[in-house]
Amino acid sequence: MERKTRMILALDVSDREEALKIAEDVSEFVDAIKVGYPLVLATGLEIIRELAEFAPIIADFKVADIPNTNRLICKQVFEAGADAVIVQGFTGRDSLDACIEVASEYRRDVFVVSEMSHPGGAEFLQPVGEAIARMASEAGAFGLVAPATRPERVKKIRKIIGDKLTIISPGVGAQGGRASDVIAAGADWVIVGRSIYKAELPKEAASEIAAEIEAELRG
Ligand SMILES: O=C1C[C@H](C(=O)O)N([C@@H]2O[C@H](COP(=O)(O)O)[C@@H](O)[C@H]2O)C(=O)N1
Repeated sequence: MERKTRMILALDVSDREEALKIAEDVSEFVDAIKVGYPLVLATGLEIIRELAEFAPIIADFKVADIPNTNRLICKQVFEAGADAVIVQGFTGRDSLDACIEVASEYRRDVFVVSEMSHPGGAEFLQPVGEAIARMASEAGAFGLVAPATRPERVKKIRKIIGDKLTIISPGVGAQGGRASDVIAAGADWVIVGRSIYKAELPKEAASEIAAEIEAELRG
């Protein structure tokens, strides 16, 4: 994933035409598009290949099963054309290793959720977030998902993993996080969904957030 705008669009719409239109409109402002269950369950896996015309695709399926099932899921994800997959880390090292093994066969990437951005993310995941980050680093993951709603946590996790892993951070806008804050805290990319795809003018909304990130990076 090339670091240009440092923004990833979370395209959580459930209509194929709407998804393709938004992706086309905002493609100049995003470095990747994150596609999850809302869109795939509504339209089918082929939407991944259609959207790949506009940007690299991160398949957000929060893969969280036993090693063999994780292997089977990741194979389907990469066969569908995704450039990366998001997996949960709480299922442990063997389950994560299975995802990374398949990803390396396809020369694709794995992002591991260290902790989540919503209020419930502080209940069970945050207490083990740092351990998951360490495990992901040791296992050879490409990156981590860490909460833009808690930039202080991103800073702490960045300290643990150094520059070895990429950090992508959801929770900007609709969940209360600020793109500039979490980039300043050490995130490489921000993930933005509703603030873009629910905007009256998604392209303008994406442009504004990209400008905020650029200003932060310029310092
Ligand atoms: O901790 C996490 C993990 C997960 C992820 O990115 O893996 N996400 C996803 O990021 C996007 C935020 O959307 P919006 O809130 O901008 O509309 C949605 O697709 C969420 O499913 C989080 O929001 N927090």
